[in-house]
Amino acid sequence: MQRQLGIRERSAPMASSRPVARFWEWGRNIVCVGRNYAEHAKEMGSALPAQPLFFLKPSSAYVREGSPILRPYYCSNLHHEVELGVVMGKRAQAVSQEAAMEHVAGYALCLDMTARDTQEECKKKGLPWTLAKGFSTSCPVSDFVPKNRIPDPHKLKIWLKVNGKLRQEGETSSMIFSIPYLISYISEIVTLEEGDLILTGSPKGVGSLEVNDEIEAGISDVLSMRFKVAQQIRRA
Ligand SMILES: O=C(O)/C=C/C(=O)CC(=O)C(=O)O
Ligand SMILES: [Mg+2]
Repeated sequence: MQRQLGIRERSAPMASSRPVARFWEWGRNIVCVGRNYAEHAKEMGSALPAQPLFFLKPSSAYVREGSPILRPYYCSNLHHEVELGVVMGKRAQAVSQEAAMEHVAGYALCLDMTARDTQEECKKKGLPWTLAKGFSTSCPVSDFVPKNRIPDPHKLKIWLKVNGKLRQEGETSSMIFSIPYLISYISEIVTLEEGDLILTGSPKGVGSLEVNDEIEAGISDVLSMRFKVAQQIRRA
């Protein structure tokens, strides 16, 4: 009879043959950090976190260029949040800050699409943010950028335009909690697997989107991506 395995003993997965460059196709976890830029916390009227605040999106939240971002039927204030994504290259369970970057495969540009009116309601009622942050298409994602193309992820400029007008421009050096700190902190609570994605939080300038708006977002000197907003049609 097979004996029961403890959590630590289960942490030696078979080597994956899947290319991490297509992580969004794997059905991997999406971990989102919130209030990681002081000016964004301020514009939301929120206190600065003493420790990272994080929440999850389902893997069905991924959407790629060529497909629209859908405004949920229950939302009348859809917001953009441009964020640097960190793609895990190997399992991380309670890793130290010093070892954290060895677990990173690369980066991606992500949008943490937010039904802001729903989030306000959830905050008032003390409810989880799933309806506000986890709906289908709430995680537009760029191509994968291998780690060797970005020597220092804390020296990047990320930006977002709506219909050609600049809305967000942030320096990743302004994050409250660094990437090694986030990986170390999160991995002690949620084991991170190969292909998992961490959204590192939004800089200031989040704002409303209308149906048919065109979003363009980028990491300066690295990549850019475009998405269009459409309305979710309620079928049920
Ligand atoms: O503080 C709030 O009301 C809202 C915060 C967020 O939506 C958190 C994020 O997703 C973020 O900071 O990126
Ligand atoms: Mg966010």
